[in-house]
Amino acid sequence: MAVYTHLGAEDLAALIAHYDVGTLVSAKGIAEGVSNSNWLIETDRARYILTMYERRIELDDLPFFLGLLDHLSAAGCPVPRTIHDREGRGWRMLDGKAIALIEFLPGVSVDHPTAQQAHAVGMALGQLHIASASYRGSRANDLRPRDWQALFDRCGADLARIDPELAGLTARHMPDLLDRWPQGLPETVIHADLFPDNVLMLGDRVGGLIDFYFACRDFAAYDVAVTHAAWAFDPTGAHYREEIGRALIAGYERVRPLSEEERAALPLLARGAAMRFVATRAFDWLDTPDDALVTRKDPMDFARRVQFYAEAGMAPFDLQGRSGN
Ligand SMILES: Nc1ncnc2c1ncn2[C@@H]1O[C@H](COP(=O)(O)OP(=O)(O)O)[C@@H](O)[C@H]1O
Ligand SMILES: N[C@@H](CCOP(=O)(O)O)C(=O)O
Repeated sequence: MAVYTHLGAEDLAALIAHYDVGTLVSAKGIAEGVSNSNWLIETDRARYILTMYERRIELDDLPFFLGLLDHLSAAGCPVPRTIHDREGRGWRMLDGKAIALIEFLPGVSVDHPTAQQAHAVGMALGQLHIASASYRGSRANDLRPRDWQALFDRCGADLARIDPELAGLTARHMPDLLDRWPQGLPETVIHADLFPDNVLMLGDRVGGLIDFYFACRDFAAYDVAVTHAAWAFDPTGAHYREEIGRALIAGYERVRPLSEEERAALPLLARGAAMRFVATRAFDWLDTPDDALVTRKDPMDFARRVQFYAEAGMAPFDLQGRSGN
């Protein structure tokens, strides 16, 4: 569920009146999502998404996130614009929480992507990386290898409560990831969480890229690795879907070819990308009460991906992956 706060019809109508978007016709809470409360707002002119920021987001980062949406949208990326209020503000406070009104984009998130869809997502990611290079906002990545290690340290012996294998997995891979993490690869502003549920598809086309609340400056190739880890497996991470992985990279390279240095770094970056989600999922797993309304995400789905990338080496990213599509 993802409506943590109740907003009555009068609250919503009063809020919408601060924007030049017409009169409120309907508002429905959106069940998808984990971090924020979202409503689908319909006025007599158009549809919008109203987001109330509930957790994880630092208020100081909001101008970076909302400005990025405007920058990417103006550059022609399929990214929703921020709707500014009558005073020109991108966000407002309501009951002590920040809210923003965002353009609604059509499309649905797919659970079982096809190769054509993965190719389109790769192209959209390449386009995003090129467009975001000229964004002037800056936000450092606060989920780099040392931050994953800090999360594991905070989980401590409780990791075993999630799965008896988990502590062994982190002990096997974290030293390598910390010591050998690449340096000096090309950087840009990256999405950093481009999972299938953050892409709205219109058939084989990308209708929208959403949920930029982990966006930050980091290696473009790391974002490719995150997206590969998120898309190219069955949900449990037990089976690699080679045709999806290849199509994704081929789509990306059609727009932004990877350098040899970036390609060579992909196996380690992908192992790290998978470990990043093990770390946040494990921490959230232990931090979320059993009776919470939020569905916990299983860290082991990404632990299997860590193992896959460690064993597969260059194979998922080899030269053949560049041909076709
Ligand atoms: N700009 C948008 N256009 C259309 N639907 C959207 C838009 N933004 C969010 N949504 C819908 O809201 C859901 C939750 O949004 P998301 O930003 O992923 O929330 P969370 O950060 O809580 O995961 C999405 O799965 C999608 O259905
Ligand atoms: N993609 C992450 C979860 C991020 O949460 P979101 O609600 O902000 O999309 C994962 O799968 O662990």
